[in-house]
Amino acid sequence: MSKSQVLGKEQSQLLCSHLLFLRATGWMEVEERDAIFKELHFKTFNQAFGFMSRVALQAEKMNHHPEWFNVYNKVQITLTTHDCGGLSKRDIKMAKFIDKIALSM
Ligand SMILES: C[C@H](O)[C@H](O)[C@H]1CNC2=NC(N)=NC(=O)C2=N1
Repeated sequence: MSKSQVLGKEQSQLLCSHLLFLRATGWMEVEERDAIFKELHFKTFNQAFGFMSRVALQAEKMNHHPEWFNVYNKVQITLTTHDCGGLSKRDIKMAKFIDKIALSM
């Protein structure tokens, strides 16, 4: 790990409080990987794919892309930052965006 990737105390406390918040909304930390995961269920495939389309547009805007898997009305999402091999502010931002869109579907 390079020095620039080591978080200061304040930054890691901030990340920790975001993670606590996200855990309460159904995100979980992936074991043996710096990543977070959530499974979402929709009523129909149309809703699931509509949700994915909205997230995809935001992902392009942010240049930050989810790892995801869809079967019918189920979407499994893993967020991590490949460039730094760990979690970053972008993952937190994306997770919050995903929760907002899922609620609006
Ligand atoms: C070259 C390109 O900008 C990078 O590979 C971007 C694209 N999308 C990305 N998405 C995610 N999740 N992590 C990244 O580090 C990342 N990097």
